[in-house]
Amino acid sequence: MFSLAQSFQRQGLVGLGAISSMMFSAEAENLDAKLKDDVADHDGDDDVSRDLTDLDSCVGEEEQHDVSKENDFGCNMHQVKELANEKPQKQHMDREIGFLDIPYERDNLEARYEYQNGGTEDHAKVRSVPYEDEKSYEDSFTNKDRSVSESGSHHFLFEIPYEDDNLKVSREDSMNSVGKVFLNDIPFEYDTVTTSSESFTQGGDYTEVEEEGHEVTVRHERDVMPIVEETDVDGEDEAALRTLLNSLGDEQDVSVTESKGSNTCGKDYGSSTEDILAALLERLGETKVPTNLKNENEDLPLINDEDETSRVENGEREEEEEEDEEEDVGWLPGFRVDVEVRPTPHLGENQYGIFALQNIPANTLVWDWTNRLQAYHCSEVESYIRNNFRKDDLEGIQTFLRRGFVLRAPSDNHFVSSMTDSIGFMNCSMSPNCRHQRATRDIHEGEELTLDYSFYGNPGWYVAICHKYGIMTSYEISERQSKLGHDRFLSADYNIDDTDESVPAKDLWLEKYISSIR
Ligand SMILES: C[S@@+](CC[C@H](N)C(=O)[O-])C[C@H]1O[C@@H](n2cnc3c(N)ncnc32)[C@H](O)[C@@H]1O
Repeated sequence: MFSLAQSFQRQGLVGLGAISSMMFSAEAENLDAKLKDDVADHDGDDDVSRDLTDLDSCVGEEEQHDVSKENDFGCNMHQVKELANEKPQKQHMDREIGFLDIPYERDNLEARYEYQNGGTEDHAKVRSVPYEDEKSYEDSFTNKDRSVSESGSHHFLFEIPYEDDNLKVSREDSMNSVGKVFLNDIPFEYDTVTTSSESFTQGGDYTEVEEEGHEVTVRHERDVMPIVEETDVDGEDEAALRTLLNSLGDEQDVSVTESKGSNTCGKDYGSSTEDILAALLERLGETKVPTNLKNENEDLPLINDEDETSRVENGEREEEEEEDEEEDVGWLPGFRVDVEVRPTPHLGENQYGIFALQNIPANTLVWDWTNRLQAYHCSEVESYIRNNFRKDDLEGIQTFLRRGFVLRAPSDNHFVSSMTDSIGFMNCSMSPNCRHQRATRDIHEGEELTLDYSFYGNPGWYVAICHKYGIMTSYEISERQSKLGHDRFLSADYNIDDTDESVPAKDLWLEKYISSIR
């Protein structure tokens, strides 16, 4: 017997999405047939290179494939996704599909599409590419030949947006570490899992019917909490699971737990800065919301305030620290290391950032997404603003917009608000010390934690709404920064209508700023 939950913890796999790798259904055969038909030309318009362009737009700018119609084929992820979502007409149990939950920190996959048998082979050999290796992996291909290796294989490095981080992998192929991979759009905060077999031991909602001698499972969708304490599997299923886990490669020292922050903090803290800070203080056991928050230039009385000092003197802080240790979570929602929110006045009024309260070794998991994130469809953002902010509360609306983000296509039709998640306080730098939730280098106590915002999406609807309320989109901030110069922070007094030349830039390097506030 083998405890699934233990395995997930060890491997860093989280969520019932992973559990559901044991829930095998039988739609692969239909999908295979469709994929084979479509592999040379995915949309029937005889234009294979356009299909690859589609893939490019799906996987982001990193992938620019130099392909020719004669000798190439690719995989249009949009189409594969559509196929994968189609309900099969008839189900057989001889091919099975499992769901594979890709942990966020390992959600970069390399897919190698073999060019064999006249281009009819549609297998994707999939392996994860650890972020540390990503650069050297990319460097191993020149721009010219990165998509076609000497053997004629095609390599793609694609990033799975975290809402799309559940992949469907055919079980049979996964046994050989070869997966037919279909993107399966399951927002991780809301893992909807399709149950399909009795191996679903959590009491899945399924019915079995007899059809022409085959046992067929009628599939029902049910919502599940992605944390499951115990599920035991054995025999074939265990072997399949082990293979799936192994095919992802081992990652040492994965400190991800089951995203404790994710599903335990359902409380809605509201969306004003005060509300957020109240939520943060609550985690410290502090119930009082400081009254001087309105004065943005004063230091926030978070960890270093007077009350805190007196409580430390009373030994209360020690107790809290012990509790924190037990919980194994940082005190800010989502953060896995000790950090605090401090004003960053050089970015403007009412601007804050996240600062390390400890040395953070390179590659440490710095934060974890929490279910405080709320996704709003682009068509709902305006009505959300209308219903939740006074017309004249421009600052509130701006704060709401700037503390959220939009991912890249194909997930760029949602605005993800992180108003009550402390990740919303992370500022942008062109030499960021965090990437994909991890420290990119050793970070010293006192340093500001930063991200490069260029990985965010920048669709027209989002640009329009940000400009309407007088702020730049995250992506625009990173673009502007890169034009201004590496590592240089933007001045607070930029104006979105400024030309690049007229954007005033304080010649302020991140390190200088950090040492000035120490
Ligand atoms: C995710 S929030 C970060 C937290 C933000 N400082 C706050 O307190 O609301 C993104 C916003 O921070 C500001 N910001 C972040 N990085 C910046 C930078 N490098 N230069 C100028 N403004 C920046 C911009 O106002 C941006 O819209």
